[in-house]
Amino acid sequence: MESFIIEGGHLLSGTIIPQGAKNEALEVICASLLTADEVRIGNIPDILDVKNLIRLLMDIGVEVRQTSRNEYVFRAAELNLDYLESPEFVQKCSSLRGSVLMIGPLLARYGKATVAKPGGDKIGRRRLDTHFMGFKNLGASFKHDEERGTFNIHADRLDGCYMLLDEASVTGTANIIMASVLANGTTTIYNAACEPYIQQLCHMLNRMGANISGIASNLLTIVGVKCLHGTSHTIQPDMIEVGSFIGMAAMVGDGIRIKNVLPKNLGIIPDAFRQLGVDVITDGEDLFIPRLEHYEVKSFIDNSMMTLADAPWPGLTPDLLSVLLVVATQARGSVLFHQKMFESRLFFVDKLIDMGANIILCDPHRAVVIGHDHNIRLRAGRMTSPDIRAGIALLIAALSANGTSRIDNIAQIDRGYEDIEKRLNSLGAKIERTNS
Ligand SMILES: CC(=O)N[C@H]1[C@@H](OP(=O)(O)OP(=O)(O)OC[C@H]2O[C@@H](n3ccc(=O)[nH]c3=O)[C@H](O)[C@@H]2O)O[C@H](CO)[C@@H](O)[C@@H]1O
Ligand SMILES: C=C(OP(=O)(O)O)C(=O)O
Repeated sequence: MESFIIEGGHLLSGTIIPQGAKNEALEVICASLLTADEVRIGNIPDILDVKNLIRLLMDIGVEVRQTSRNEYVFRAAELNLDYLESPEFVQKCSSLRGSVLMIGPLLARYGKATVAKPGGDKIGRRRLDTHFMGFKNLGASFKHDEERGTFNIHADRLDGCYMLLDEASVTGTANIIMASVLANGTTTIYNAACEPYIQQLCHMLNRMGANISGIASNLLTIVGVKCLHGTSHTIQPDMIEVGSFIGMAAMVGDGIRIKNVLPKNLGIIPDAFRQLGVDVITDGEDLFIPRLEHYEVKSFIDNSMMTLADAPWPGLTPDLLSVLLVVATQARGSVLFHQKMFESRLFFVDKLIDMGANIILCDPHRAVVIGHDHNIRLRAGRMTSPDIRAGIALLIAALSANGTSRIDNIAQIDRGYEDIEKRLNSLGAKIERTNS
């Protein structure tokens, strides 16, 4: 198991380019299963989750050609669906949340799919009800095989219909869209998730011959078509990585430019950092975060305490609350974090408290941070990364801390951040990867 050794206290400066978005990559790579033609995808991030998904697609018979470091061509001409019955498939799915995104396309094209309880972060229950309700609405039936720990889904035909989702699930919406594009008739999905990942997936599917309207809203209309053809697609910059770099720049930056971020696609992410007093300057397609000696938490108009809470898009993504929370530990003022979506994503604050942060964990969903205003530095420590975003948040805390820290289980960080230590070291960080 690999670890990072981080020498804290070095200021970082220079320019950093965000990778392609992990969550978009997982969706659009699975969408290549919807056609026998070639699908070329560019700006694929070189991260563990994506590599594992690509291996899984190869295992079921997808021909994969890597044309450059971040570009691949996929051709799902002949698939070996028997592999879905194997123990290896079950084992691989269980380590990868994105594996669930294979169900929609397989169901649409072959009328059957198997998925093992998918992995991903340990951040609370990750239910799949929305996915299955959607497939059922389209006419599929599913069985839970308790012994194998799999869900087996089957449909002789899929028929479009109106459906109101119980919640705006991101992967659930993506899966139902991919199942509907080849269904008979028209599917209407209300309370659909509309993150940039979903918008990108819909645009790609339309270029493949699908007929999807309402893109970027929570009401999607999908007129089924007979078949889809190949296309080329480029993945957008990862807004969660951009947010992570804003947080890093606020804590340890001496002037950091984040290049080509597509600012209009970041939604309210920059504003969430501005609420903590961080100066986020938009400069064309880039963001610039100047050095901040101090930053002060804003309050609401009625002077009540600032609260940052997650919400479905275009609300604040839950994936950045951990980073925002670390930034708040050195702000002037106090802020309440309310993590509404996940049950166990705030537990990592224990480690920040050990490092000297002033945090009250009120309950599993809420934490109050009383910032040090840079009067007290965090202390270095030894910690384990419980999930991908807590991992990057702890890395930022360690970069700012006094002394040398160690973060174990960095596979969690590698799931979603490409070459993170090399990229941060080129800005002046001192991070070493070790196996010992
Ligand atoms: C591979 C991928 O794309 N993963 C993302 C995806 O996961 P994923 O698609 O698995 O997450 P969901 O959107 O299904 O739900 C995430 C959590 O939020 C809750 N929930 C969801 C919608 C809602 O309206 N109300 C509500 O409370 C769910 O019950 C669940 O606990 O979306 C999450 C929520 O943005 C992100 O954290 C993950 O990074
Ligand atoms: C929760 C996340 O990922 P996953 O859904 O893959 O577990 C995340 O990217 O923050």
